[in-house]
Amino acid sequence: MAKRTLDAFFKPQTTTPKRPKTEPFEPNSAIPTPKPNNIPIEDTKPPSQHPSYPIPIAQLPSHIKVGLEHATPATAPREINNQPHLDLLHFQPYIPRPTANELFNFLRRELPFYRVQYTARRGDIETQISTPRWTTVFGVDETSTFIQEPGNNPNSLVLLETKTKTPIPKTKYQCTPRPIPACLDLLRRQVEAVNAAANADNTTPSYNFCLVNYYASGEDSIAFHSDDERFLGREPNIASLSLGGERDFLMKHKPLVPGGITNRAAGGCGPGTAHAISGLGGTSATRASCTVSGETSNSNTASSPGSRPAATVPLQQIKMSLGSGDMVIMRGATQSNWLHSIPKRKGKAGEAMRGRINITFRRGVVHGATNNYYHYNVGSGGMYRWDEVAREMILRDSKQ
Ligand SMILES: O=C(O)CCC(=O)C(=O)O
Ligand SMILES: [Fe+2]
Repeated sequence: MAKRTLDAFFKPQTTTPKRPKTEPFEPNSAIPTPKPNNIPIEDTKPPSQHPSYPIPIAQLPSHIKVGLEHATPATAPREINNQPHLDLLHFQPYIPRPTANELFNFLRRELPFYRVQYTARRGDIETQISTPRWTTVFGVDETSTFIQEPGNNPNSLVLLETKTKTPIPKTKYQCTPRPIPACLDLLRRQVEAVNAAANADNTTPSYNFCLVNYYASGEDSIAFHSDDERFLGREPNIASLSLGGERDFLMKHKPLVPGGITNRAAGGCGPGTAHAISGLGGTSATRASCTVSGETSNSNTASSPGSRPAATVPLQQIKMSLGSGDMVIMRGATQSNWLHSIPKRKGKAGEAMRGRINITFRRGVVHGATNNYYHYNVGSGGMYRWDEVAREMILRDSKQ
């Protein structure tokens, strides 16, 4: 992609977002009623509600919305494609830091979170796994669509078969899919738009899932894995946004076998090359199976010294420090060839203790995506919410 094209689109923002003037009161309210705690009237929009939600989910306060609408992308992205099969865009930041920090506080306070436990089976052996972070998910794969019922109420969404526009059979999903709430849907649409502008081939990704991780401290983590499940289709485009405390994001190439990547391959990482090599990495670790392999490093990822041919490109592990508002878009052959992780961070003080939210936008193409994402990110345990006084997640409902 020509650098000029990117720069032209992502020219630096010169305006700083301002709090909007208070909107007029509703025409039929002759005497404005005072709002508790001086909440501006525009912040009192009704929350997103849906029978699948355990709680109503607040709308973005207008100052955060204005910040997102007027100041993103805050910087032009840096392309990182200097290693085989690697195709990243790094916005540093995508959301200006003050707005990103407010968005972090808002989402931590308003979203339902889960600490999912599940059973993993390897042959005859069953292991109980505790996901080492808080998670939640919204969205549905492309075979189903949330459609607004007649009457224009944005909260009256029904789930229909995408093709036939008929109600989905009761047995289609083992979970109850949740529509992406307005506060995350604005982000989704914006990220799609910047992404389209950055794609040399003018393709517009359209995301139908929003996964959220909350890392409460340096003890919370995600092990090396790749998001290359078949239910995401070929060469998935995944946008990953960081909010709150800074954390390291590590990437390493999947293991190579003799005859793997050569300098020639590195010079032309077209789909053919990528496809040929991706098969050599063995089974990729999914969000579930990576957990089984230890949540710190993945046993199938250590490349033995003898496994590389003499003329290989040196494959370096990548370490990026992701701060509040940063966004990394992983594209092309990245997922089928590279693993990524957020390692634990030692020490009881510092950035990790601020907590960090990660939001990924993805597109699921078959119904297995929906079952998988809800199983591992909502599960069947209790629902927790952030408590501002206790400064921790508190169990609010022992069911989802
Ligand atoms: O927290 C992050 O930056 C990474 C999250 C991630 O890799 C995932 O949810 O699949
Ligand atoms: Fe991931």
